[in-house]
Amino acid sequence: MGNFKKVCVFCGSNSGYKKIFSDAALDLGRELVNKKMDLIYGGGSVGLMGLVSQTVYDGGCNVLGIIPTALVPIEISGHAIGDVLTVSDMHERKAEMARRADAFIALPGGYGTMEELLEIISWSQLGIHCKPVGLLNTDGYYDSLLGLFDKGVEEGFIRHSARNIVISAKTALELIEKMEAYAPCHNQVASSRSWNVEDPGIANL
Ligand SMILES: C/C(=C\CNc1ncnc2c1ncn2[C@@H]1O[C@H](COP(=O)(O)O)[C@@H](O)[C@H]1O)CO
Repeated sequence: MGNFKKVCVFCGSNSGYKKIFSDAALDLGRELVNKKMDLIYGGGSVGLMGLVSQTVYDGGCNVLGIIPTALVPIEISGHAIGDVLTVSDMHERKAEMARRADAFIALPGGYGTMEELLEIISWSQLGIHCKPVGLLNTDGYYDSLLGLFDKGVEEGFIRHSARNIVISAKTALELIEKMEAYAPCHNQVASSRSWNVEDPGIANL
């Protein structure tokens, strides 16, 4: 059973139309503070990213934003909260996030969030990492995506055991507790391979 300290949060650069999404971001921030966890995120203060990062920062935990140079201008991403690591591009950002974090949580978001989530799931499936991946399914936002994953298993495209990589819950507290009970690497065929997120060779995958 894994305990984790540094959590990378993927979430919308917009806040969504419903208040429940902003509330979920604030709630996740508070739960991270309660558990004295540090935040790694996409940098900037726009959308749900700003709400989570400000809450964790105000709660006295460490916040690290990892942001590509192209997104640094304030008019694009707002003011960064906490420490900032500027990287050259999106690929370097995701490699840094994956290397530095002990666990990953996706809040509701758009293509950027979904892409970050899917990549970290597929890296887990490949045995590149074995860190918990959580999906905060606020207001059933991710019901269709979870249904698609089930369809992938049903149709023979996703291994049944790999379906368990994604841990989902409707509240932040429930999600973090489920993730803390996650047994790392129990579901991976590739864990004996030499790939890992410390290895720059990951870029060649
Ligand atoms: C173009 C817009 C905002 C750009 N600002 C961003 N600043 C920092 N990080 C970002 C930004 N946009 C996307 N990201 C990353 O992707 C995820 C959010 O993308 P989504 O499409 O909004 O879900 C987030 O986790 C960041 O890592 C105005 O929309």
